[in-house]
Amino acid sequence: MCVQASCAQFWMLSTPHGLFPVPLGMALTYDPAFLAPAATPAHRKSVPYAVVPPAPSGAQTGEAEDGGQAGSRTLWKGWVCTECGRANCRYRWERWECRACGNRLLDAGAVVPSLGLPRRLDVLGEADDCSPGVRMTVHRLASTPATVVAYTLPRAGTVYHVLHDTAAAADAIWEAYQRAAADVPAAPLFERRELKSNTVKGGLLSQQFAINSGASYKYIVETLSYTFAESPPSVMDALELIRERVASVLGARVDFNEILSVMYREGQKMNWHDDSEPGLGPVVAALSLGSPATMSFRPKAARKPNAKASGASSKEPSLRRPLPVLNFALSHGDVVIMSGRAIQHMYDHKVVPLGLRVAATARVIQG
Ligand SMILES: O=C(O)CCC(=O)C(=O)O
Ligand SMILES: [Fe+2]
Repeated sequence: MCVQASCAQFWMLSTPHGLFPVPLGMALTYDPAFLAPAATPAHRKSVPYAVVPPAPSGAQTGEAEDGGQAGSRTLWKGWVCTECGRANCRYRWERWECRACGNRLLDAGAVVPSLGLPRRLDVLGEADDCSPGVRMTVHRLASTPATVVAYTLPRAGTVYHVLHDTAAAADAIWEAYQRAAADVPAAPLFERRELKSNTVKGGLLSQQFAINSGASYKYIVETLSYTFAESPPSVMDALELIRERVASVLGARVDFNEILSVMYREGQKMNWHDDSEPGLGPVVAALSLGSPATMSFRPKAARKPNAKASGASSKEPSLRRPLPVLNFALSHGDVVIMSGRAIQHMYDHKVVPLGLRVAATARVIQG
């Protein structure tokens, strides 16, 4: 909603189904802090501004300059080392670290309980844009009181969205992930690593912080990999929960031998990709923890014909990226199961979280 009269969202509520006028009789609470004047940050009081941005103020206190919390954008921006002056990306979850001189600033982020995170109205995970070609069925699991929404992607397979019945198990795993990540471990755990497809000069890091456990998974980023025995307990608890859910939905146990745990801070997302690693089994299943997220699927773009031979320009409509055929909302404790190898060959998926979030995705990878 926006209070600027010239804005298209003026007194409109932003919902998963689009913008809607505020219904008559709906109670709105005015928060005086909204209009309270904010102090100009010290480093912006006089021009010319310093080229070097101020050192991250979230360090040591857990409070970012913009009032951001543990997941805030401010807390994953890079920094200029206070010792040697070298610019660095934020590549470790629990601290700023200088690759040049090893100087470190700890990020004393507190564990955020799931109740302190943004919530979505459509917690039931309804599809908000499901193309007519995608069949949707809903059923209840007999073994556990969970609702399953199944979306059939034509000729590719089925995406099952298992809605959480209770958040208790998810709460414990969510908090354990955050403790493991913030624990200043001897060996690095959650890191942003270089993207393989990078075409810019110098390294380009993946947005999210991740660790891989079990068989190595190297498709897009060569993520730090540990054996199951070396991995934090939260990883194994997530894997067990995923195994249980998959067995209840598919009626057969899948022996996942790899799990990728990804931590997203505010503003981070995972853009369009597929999960096709050579030797990948037909079932990929992911547990969502923390802030809600939107997951989308779209058919892969047809291969570009030889542009010179056909005289085609990349702006021609037939070569534009296909639109998503399915979007749904993932909430804390939900599990998504992609069943069917062809899903990874025929569709891309992306996930856009609303804030601080963890996703643990399990796969079977033959070595
Ligand atoms: O964040 C998610 O829920 C899914 C992440 C994902 O697609 C992946 O790790 O390949
Ligand atoms: Fe994926």
